[in-house]
Amino acid sequence: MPEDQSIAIDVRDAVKRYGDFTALKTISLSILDNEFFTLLGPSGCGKTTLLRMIAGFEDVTEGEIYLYGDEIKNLPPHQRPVNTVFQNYALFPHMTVLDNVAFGLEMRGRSRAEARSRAGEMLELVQLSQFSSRKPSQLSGGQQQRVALARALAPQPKVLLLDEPLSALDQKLRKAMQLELKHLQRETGITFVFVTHDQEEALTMSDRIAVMSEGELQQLGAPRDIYERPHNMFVADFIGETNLLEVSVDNIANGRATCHLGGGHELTCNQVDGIAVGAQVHMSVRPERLFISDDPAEGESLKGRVQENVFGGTDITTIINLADGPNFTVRTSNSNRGNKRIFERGNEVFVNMELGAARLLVD
Ligand SMILES: Nc1ncnc2c1ncn2[C@@H]1O[C@H](COP(=O)(O)OP(=O)(O)OP(=O)(O)O)[C@@H](O)[C@H]1O
Repeated sequence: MPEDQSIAIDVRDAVKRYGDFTALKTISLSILDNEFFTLLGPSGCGKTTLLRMIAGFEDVTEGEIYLYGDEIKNLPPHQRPVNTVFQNYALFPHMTVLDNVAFGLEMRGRSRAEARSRAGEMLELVQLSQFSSRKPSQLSGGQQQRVALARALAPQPKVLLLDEPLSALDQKLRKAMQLELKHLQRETGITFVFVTHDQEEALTMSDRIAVMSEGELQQLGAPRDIYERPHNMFVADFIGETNLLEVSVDNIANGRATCHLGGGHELTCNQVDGIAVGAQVHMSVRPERLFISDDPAEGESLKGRVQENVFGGTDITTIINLADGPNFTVRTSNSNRGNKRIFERGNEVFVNMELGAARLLVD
């Protein structure tokens, strides 16, 4: 965490219970000022609950939440310097786009002229000025979502909470909006706390990601960190695609662990704390960190046979079966094809990886 960035939201040992059910189990995390921070996890892991606690729509059962240094337990939602964009953004159908954005400002006591002028600026920011006199039904889904964003940004919140705001959009629009949102966050400097269950979306947009599962924080870090150095099985499996294979640890030296896979295939993995010789654990290696060749390459090489090739447009996925051992999934980029040989089903090949590409995981 950079030291020169102040903390916008500090969640300290926060617990949330609904009757007997514990939705959040002692979560602690700090969100920095000006950060694009994402809460990522599968449905039901508690991310919306945490967002709603920050917004003030839910009580904190135990622990505290601080907003810019102030404990906010007794602060009602409308007095918190935050605003929320929900999945169902519910614009007022009978109002123009401009009035939709200005309405909240008037409710907050701004004069009509002032509210409309500010609303105009916000529509410019989300590039919708030319549609300001239209009704929401005359806009596309993505444009409506941008109006909702302009409306949420208009009162200049210090923090914008976004609860799966793109999930109603189709894939192409969603991708375009991801880039727009990121751009908007940079331009405004407002702290964004974004909730999603879509790992690709989280990797694309976030400065840092908190990966959650069953009410617990699994890992917090920059996208690259989480992708390249998952701490445990859950994170390795949830973020991106990976080869997750059972191994036995035979030897540990100099930060590396010599392991064997089913069928006796030997492999060197990165050591991690808490794993000892003799342990049966899982290792993870990303499909794009592997490559296939006729002969063993430098680093790690395992002999196998091509079982399947799947063409996926930008890349080719190949399943390699090790003799008496597990399968590996290998991803080969479809770029610069001239230099690459495509191995056919049944070919005897080697699966290769650089030393350090395979990581042991704490289960
Ligand atoms: N008012 C409530 N009463 C009881 N249980 C609740 C209540 N609100 C949420 N829960 C439970 O708390 C857990 C976390 O819910 P939450 O909405 O935070 O999950 P989520 O990670 O945002 O999931 P999704 O992606 O599906 O929205 C779920 O098991 C949910 O059923």
